[in-house]
Amino acid sequence: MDRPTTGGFVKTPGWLDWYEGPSQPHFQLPPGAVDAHCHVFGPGERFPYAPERKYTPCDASKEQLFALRDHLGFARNVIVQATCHGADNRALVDACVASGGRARGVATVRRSVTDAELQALHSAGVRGVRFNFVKRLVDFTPKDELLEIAQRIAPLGWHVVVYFEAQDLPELWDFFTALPTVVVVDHMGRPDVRKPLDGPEFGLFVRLLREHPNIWTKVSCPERLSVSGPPALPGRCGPNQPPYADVIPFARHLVQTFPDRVLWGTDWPHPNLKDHMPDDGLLVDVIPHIAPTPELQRKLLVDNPMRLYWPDEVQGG
Ligand SMILES: O=C(O)c1cc(C(=O)O)oc(=O)c1
Repeated sequence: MDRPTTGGFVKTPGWLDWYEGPSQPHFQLPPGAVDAHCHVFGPGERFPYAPERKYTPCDASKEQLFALRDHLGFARNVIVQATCHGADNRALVDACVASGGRARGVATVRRSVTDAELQALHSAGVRGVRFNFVKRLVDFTPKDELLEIAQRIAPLGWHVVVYFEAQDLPELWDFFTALPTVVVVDHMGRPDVRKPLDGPEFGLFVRLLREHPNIWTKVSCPERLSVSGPPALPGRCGPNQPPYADVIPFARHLVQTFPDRVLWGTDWPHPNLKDHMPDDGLLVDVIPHIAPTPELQRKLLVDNPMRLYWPDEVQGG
């Protein structure tokens, strides 16, 4: 089905719509599992896309996100502000409020944000801000502006989520390591999985986490990073034939080395994929291949996201 975008917007040519009717995963998620990276898009007629956006998606509403959550067996979501909404967090806030406490948010704010606006975001469930360094997604923001924002959100107990490409890490290293909060790196810092796991590029990323205990990462988006595939498509892959075999060693290495600082998310509705749209049920079936024991699975899917996003509900938190 061709999914619409409403509000008079026109989808980016070649846009792939999110997959309708995901399969039931074989892997049973532990009780209380959190999908810690997903987005809402619009709907455009209610929450217009930002003028400065680099793409126009099909709509992906909160109701559709919550239906996916229930279908896959997740208890909660962390909704991350998508770049197509710029620093207008209304769709994100609306979804967090409507979730009845079952969703937290990561917002995008500018230096001009007021303390009252930050408080309102906190009341809605926002617990972090996202800094994006991927050039195809955003225009450049000066680092002193970002540092100022990080210093303002730190007293709220929030953290910073960063998205960048592996080749840019050397240049960003000093900035990331100067941040005063927990820092969560999206999608494993986008490694080039054709390069060796023990080579210098991924080695630098592992060193970043090893030397900085405040830095976490999401072991998400094999569908973006894979070169070999096979993609998670209906009728393909089973519990013993995981999709995205070339990404699994990288994710598993991070889960096993930093079991208390990893998160997992679907990345639904999967913006900007070019060659296929994954079946989210099959994406869930990748989890036991990257977190092979029940203890690692519980940390990845429950304990870690709860500590970061719902600390009040964690015993001793
Ligand atoms: O790689 C991407 O295109 C992408 C885009 C966005 C966004 O537009 O916010 O978020 C993601 O997590 C990944």
